[in-house]
Amino acid sequence: MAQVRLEKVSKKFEDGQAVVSRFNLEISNGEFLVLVGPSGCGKSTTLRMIAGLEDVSEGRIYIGDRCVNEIPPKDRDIAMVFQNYALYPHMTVYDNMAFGLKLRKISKQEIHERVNRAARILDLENLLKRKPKALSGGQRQRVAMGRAIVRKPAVFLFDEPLSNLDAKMRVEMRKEIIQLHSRVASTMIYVTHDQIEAMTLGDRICVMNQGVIEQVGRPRTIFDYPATLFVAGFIGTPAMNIFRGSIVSEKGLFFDGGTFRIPVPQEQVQLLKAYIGQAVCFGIRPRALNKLNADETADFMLSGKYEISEMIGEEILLHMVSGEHHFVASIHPHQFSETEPAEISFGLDHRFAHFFDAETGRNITLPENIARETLISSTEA
Ligand SMILES: Nc1ncnc2c1ncn2[C@@H]1O[C@H](COP(=O)(O)OP(=O)(O)OP(=O)(O)O)[C@@H](O)[C@H]1O
Repeated sequence: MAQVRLEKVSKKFEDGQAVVSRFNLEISNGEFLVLVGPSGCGKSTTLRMIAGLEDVSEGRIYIGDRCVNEIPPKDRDIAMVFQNYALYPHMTVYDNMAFGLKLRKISKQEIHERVNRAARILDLENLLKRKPKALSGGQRQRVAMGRAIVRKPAVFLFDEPLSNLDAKMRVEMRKEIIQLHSRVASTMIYVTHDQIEAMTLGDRICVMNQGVIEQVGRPRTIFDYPATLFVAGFIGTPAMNIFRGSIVSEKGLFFDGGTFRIPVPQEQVQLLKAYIGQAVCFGIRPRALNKLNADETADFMLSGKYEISEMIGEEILLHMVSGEHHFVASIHPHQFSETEPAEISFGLDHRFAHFFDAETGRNITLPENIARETLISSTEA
């Protein structure tokens, strides 16, 4: 078990372009932290620097109290699980798990105990004599995890370990990884571009974009209080609706979206006074739009032309247009009829309204305590 700390860590490859910039992050002992972000944002590079597979261009990485910048991967007390499993095809499951321990000259008895314990944890006991080609993708992934567990590392590093599995298997493996974390209680750092995987696995998630941290926090906090437009668009399916418009003052403060106007919620008025006459983006999640009957109105109301619907099981997504704005409302199937009128109105649950600075993308209405807790500036001096 160990804490991991990255202090102003940057990575530049030969072409000089920084792919990770002044990255500051502390991962507690026993914590499950997920690095999530779009392809190319630098999450694998960050993980590989922690593993020692890439040099650090600037800054320091600590595992426990030890700065590991100059320490080779094998001496960092870490184990890494890769996307492609990297199993030895000619060895049995048992030997695949035992191999690293044999190299470390660990006694036969100890190896036997460790491999059997890992096999019990991962439900591999009946497969120990098989070779990888006789295993399903999920079973191979479990062997790759078993190989990491037997090493009893202080820190587990996972690089998109589930991306080769089908959707059903991914859900099962997610459950197994959560159980694994609660059984071995080690520090785990997990890379994925899949925000659902991040939300379901992480004690905390670190949302990255273009080599910097956008926000770090508990999944629920990040979902409810995205610190930036980027996080608002990246976390949550369907994505948060974003409307570009301006703040106007007219017997109170309003957000003017061109085709609609809504009052600024009372608790946000002070924060938005500085933005009168300026461009802002208003954000609201599809589930915070409540479909109104034809004769109903609401103080916080948004109407639009109904385009198409998508039935996705528990909910129906209505795709709507209002002038140049496109938005999505998520409603319960029983609220939907095949003969919906061309124009539908929604009441907005203003408790879930966010306003973003249109220039910087910063959430203007982020509560102070949330900003303190979740904004780790990766560019601070
Ligand atoms: N050896 C290398 N030399 C030059 N550039 C590299 C090298 N490895 C990675 N990069 C670049 O660094 C950036 C970050 O790559 P990285 O693999 O860390 O992203 P990622 O967020 O993990 O993406 P993905 O989800 O696609 O794996 C990318 O633009 C990539 O092209």
